Amino acid sequence: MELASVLFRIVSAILLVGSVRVIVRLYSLLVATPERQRSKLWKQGIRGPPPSILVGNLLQMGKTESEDLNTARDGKQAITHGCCSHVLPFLDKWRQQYGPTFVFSMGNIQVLHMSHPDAVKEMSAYTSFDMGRPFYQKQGLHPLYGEGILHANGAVWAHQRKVMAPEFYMDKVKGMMKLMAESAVSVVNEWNRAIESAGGVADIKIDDYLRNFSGEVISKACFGSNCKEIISKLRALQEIACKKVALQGIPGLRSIPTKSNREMWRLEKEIHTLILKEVKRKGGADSDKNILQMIIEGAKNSDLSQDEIDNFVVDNCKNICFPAYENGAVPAIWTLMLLALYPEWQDKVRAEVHEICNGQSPSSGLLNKMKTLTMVIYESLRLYPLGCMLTREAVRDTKFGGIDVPKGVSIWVMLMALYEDPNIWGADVHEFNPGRFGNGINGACKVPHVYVPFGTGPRSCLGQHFAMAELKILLSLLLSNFTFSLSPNYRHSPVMNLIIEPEFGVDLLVRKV
Ligand code: HEM
Repeated sequence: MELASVLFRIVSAILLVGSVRVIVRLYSLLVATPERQRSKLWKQGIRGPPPSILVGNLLQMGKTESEDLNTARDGKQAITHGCCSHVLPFLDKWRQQYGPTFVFSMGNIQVLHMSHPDAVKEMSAYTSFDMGRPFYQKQGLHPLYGEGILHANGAVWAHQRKVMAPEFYMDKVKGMMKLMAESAVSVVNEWNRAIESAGGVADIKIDDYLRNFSGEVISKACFGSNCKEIISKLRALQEIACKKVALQGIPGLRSIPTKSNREMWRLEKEIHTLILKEVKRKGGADSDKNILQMIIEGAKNSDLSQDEIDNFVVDNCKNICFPAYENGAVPAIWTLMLLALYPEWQDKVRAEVHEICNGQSPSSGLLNKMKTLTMVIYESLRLYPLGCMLTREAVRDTKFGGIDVPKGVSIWVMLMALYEDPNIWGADVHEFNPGRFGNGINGACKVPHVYVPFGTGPRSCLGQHFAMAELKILLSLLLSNFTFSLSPNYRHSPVMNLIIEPEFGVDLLVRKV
């Protein structure tokens, strides 16, 4: 009896200490740390919308977002190109209220928003590991990206970058152009068939065709063959994961077995198995060196266990395949929408492609000569930027933009706001005018260093040569075969799904040239 009572007391004491620890930890996570971070910024004169306890400004963010989207869903929205006020309206509102630098909260995450040109300059020169990718993004998108290059930080990131960067140098990309052209020809053939069966004019929702194209290209470049299942599961995972990123400031949410979390975990497991199958099947073959083999070699040359090697390979394949799939297709989708809307620019690019290629398949030398196409792509990436902001987190206390940024605070440098600033681009800032890039980026605006479609500094886009070659090959082949105009089915509604995408896709009327 006495023993039982002693045991009871011990267990009660342990439970009490455990509960106190949990409470102290939760208090620090949810209240004390965010308060301390905010007060350090407030002392430096940085203001922002007042946060509510636990949720911060999440409710305001959700409210302004859905109000704005409803207007688009009614089909009343005309085609205007100012994305800023449409995709992130709450930031637009706060910018007007507090200026270019302010702080807001997503749950327990404090975000320092900056939208002045110097912040971009400073980002390009910032090489210390004291800033890295935000932890909340890594958490929210963990099933999609794991510990791969996109969200890794410090020495782990540096090793991954060193392994993979050489695969995307221009001389390697040149070797991939043939497979890019072959996949683009498949799209041309499919659209030719659609036009014939529609009797001369096909009304095509172009999104899936272009995603299949970019998926096929990266799949062949990475695995040596078209692994459609991996790509389609990554897409399904993205659709669930991107809805959850902003909620990462509410601790514990990602571990609750909700329907969507279970679906994410299932997809993550399946993708893991499929990639490891490819590793077994082709990764060992020396004959055709592909990106996968470089990643495997990089993993083996480091001090990792077999499980860690598997994770390194799987995560980094996902980190290459997913951006290449999404980022390869979405700029092409927006560019074709714009060319359909502005036939005079469509004619100019087509004439240039005819003159330069003269029936030949586009090679790297020919692509370099396509100046008008480059101008059109740049203008399209200005109006519909993939990377609408550069995001970082202070891994340690650091100084950025003249501000002492406490450890744990996220920094958003809002490129999109800078791309829509009339003081930088002139009064026609919201118009599609590729001519502004006639003398390159340096001649396009008053502060050219703000235009960084592929990011800037050590963490700039790994695949930028790959992306530009792929875009130019696809667009030049499509334009030399077809003419485009907007379908009456098209509804203009850019939305933020990690990157800015057309909510209802892009419908074009396509005819043979
Ligand atoms: C037009 C298409 C593309 C655009 C506009 C674009 C843009 C960007 C931007 C803005 C960043 C973040 C830079 C920063 O934070 O400073 C980025 C990072 C990255 N991109 Fe791209 N991207 C494109 C295509 C691609 C493709 C095709 C691939 C893969 C083949 C790729 C792979 C990556 C990777 C791995 C990173 C992370 C680099 C790191 O953290 O070290 N991107 N990209």
